[in-house]
Amino acid sequence: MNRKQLFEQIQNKSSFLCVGLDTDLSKIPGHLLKEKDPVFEFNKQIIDATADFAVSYKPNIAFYEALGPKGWESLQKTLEYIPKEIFTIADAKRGDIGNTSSLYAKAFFETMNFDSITVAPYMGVDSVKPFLEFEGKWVILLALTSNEGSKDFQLFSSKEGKPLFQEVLEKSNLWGSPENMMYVVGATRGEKIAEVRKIVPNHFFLVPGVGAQGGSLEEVAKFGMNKDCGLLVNSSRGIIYAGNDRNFAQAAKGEARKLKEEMKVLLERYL
Ligand SMILES: O=c1ccn([C@@H]2O[C@H](COP(=O)(O)O)[C@@H](O)[C@H]2O)c(=O)[nH]1
Repeated sequence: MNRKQLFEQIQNKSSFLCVGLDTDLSKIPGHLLKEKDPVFEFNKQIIDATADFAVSYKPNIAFYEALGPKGWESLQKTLEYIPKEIFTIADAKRGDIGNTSSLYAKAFFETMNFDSITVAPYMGVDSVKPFLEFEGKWVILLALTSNEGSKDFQLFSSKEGKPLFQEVLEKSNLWGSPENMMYVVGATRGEKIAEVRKIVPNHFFLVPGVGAQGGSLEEVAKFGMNKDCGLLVNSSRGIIYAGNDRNFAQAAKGEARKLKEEMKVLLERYL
């Protein structure tokens, strides 16, 4: 999917919501556990309930890898079930020496048909470039993450006073373009989002951290929105575990709709 198609979908749905499919067998409603593939059954009902409000789905690969071959099968079925016009993100945080990155890219872009993958920048240009060689696919590079530990390295300033996240943005935005690269910027980082936006005015941001992690959607839009919206805001637990009985999908729908309504107002205000 290209940038124009993504923006069209945001406009059509008045939403920049990404639903995180962090599906955990210990958290899904008990009645699903007797299904042949409980993870897929859960995801299927979540997708049916939220697809009108979401422009993107983000399965976090850890939740599937942890289940071995059955988990990979549930992931593949989930990916195939997501409506074609909706942007898919493999939240896998990969990145290795070049020839290994090429195979990670092949795994997620060819063997599976994800639109994008999250990649860690720590190993530098040759670990990221192989992902950028796939036409129509996207790298989503970790820039300023939502977790407490992001202070350890990302906010750490060199002697020249420049924090590492700034170095990452300034260097990496020359590796790709706003047509094939996005950045992960945590919703919990408030005004720092404005600093990131100044360095990369045209790139899309994948923004995790609203909902369960307490980030503010309002601040994300105020500091991060650009002329093409430029935001995909993710919520995982806040949506998919909104309920845990037989009505879980209805509860998820309610939460997704609530976020979408807030996004509609923010789009009207800032776009
Ligand atoms: O900086 C980051 C990068 C990735 N994540 C991932 O996003 C979701 C957030 O889940 P919630 O339940 O909405 O908190 C999860 O898959 C994380 O691994 C992140 O939170 N922060």
